[in-house]
Amino acid sequence: MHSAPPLSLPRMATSFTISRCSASACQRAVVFLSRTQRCHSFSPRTAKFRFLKLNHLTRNCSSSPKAPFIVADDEKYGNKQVISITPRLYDYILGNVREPQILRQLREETANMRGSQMQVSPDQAQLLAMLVQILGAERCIELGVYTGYSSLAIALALPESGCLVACERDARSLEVAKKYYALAGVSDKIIVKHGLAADALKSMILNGEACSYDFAFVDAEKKMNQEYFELLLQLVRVGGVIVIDNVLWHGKVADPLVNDAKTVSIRNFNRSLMEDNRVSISMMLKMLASETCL
Ligand SMILES: C[S@@+](CC[C@H](N)C(=O)[O-])C[C@H]1O[C@@H](n2cnc3c(N)ncnc32)[C@H](O)[C@@H]1O
Repeated sequence: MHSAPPLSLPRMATSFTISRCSASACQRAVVFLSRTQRCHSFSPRTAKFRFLKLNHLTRNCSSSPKAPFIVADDEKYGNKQVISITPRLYDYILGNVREPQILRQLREETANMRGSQMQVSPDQAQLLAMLVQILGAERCIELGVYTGYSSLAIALALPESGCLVACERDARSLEVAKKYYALAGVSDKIIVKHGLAADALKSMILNGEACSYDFAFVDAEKKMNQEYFELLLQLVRVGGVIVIDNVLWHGKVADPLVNDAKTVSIRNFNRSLMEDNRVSISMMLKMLASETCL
């Protein structure tokens, strides 16, 4: 048994913060949006707004990769303390994920492919699947399929009558995805749209599908997030959920010295969501062990 960490894990899962102290892990983040208003009537008065965040973080970094350590104290928000996720702790989290065999097989095949670090992690996929189940979602959208790990997790969580529109521009990775959809017996639930994600969303709107989706997962071109979001707001019903990946962009959004185009666009997008009273929002930290990240 490991000795007890100073803070419990759920606290990590419900707040967002950035730890740049851990040596061999990178931060991934998702933001959850919940549609709170009817299509075409965006009155600020009826919007609900919920956003949990930690500010004024006092860094207290340790160099030990072995144990969780406190990386921030926050006096302004009730003296909450934030722990780092070390490789050992992350390993523990992964050891508590119920990853279906078929997803594991796909992950292992993808591990040798270019871009495998882009794949969502098993714990993240499990969260997506659980959200789909909690929502009772029948109709879902994914932008950015790659080899299909997250889309397969979503499809497996859907009922037989459910459907997932999976949008991806890269034909080669789609071939792997389709192979696994077939192996998992979920091909009938997945409509693959090969091409640019924004074009697929626009054609779905033109096709009269507005307000007919329950859930969307956005993991494609980061600079397009604002446009994806506006299109998805038309497609996802009131009370539906939109999950957007990588909103912390490896922690770069919080570093004023980092101003490359992608970071700035994600930062601006996050800011605009914060001010957007058409949706309820919640930002959370996710981890992904990866050699290629910070
Ligand atoms: C981060 S990966 C997606 C990972 C996937 N969600 C998973 O768990 O395996 C991003 C994917 O988005 C695709 N992509 C990037 N820009 C796109 C666009 N404009 N339209 C459609 N797909 C795009 C890339 O080809 C890549 O496969």
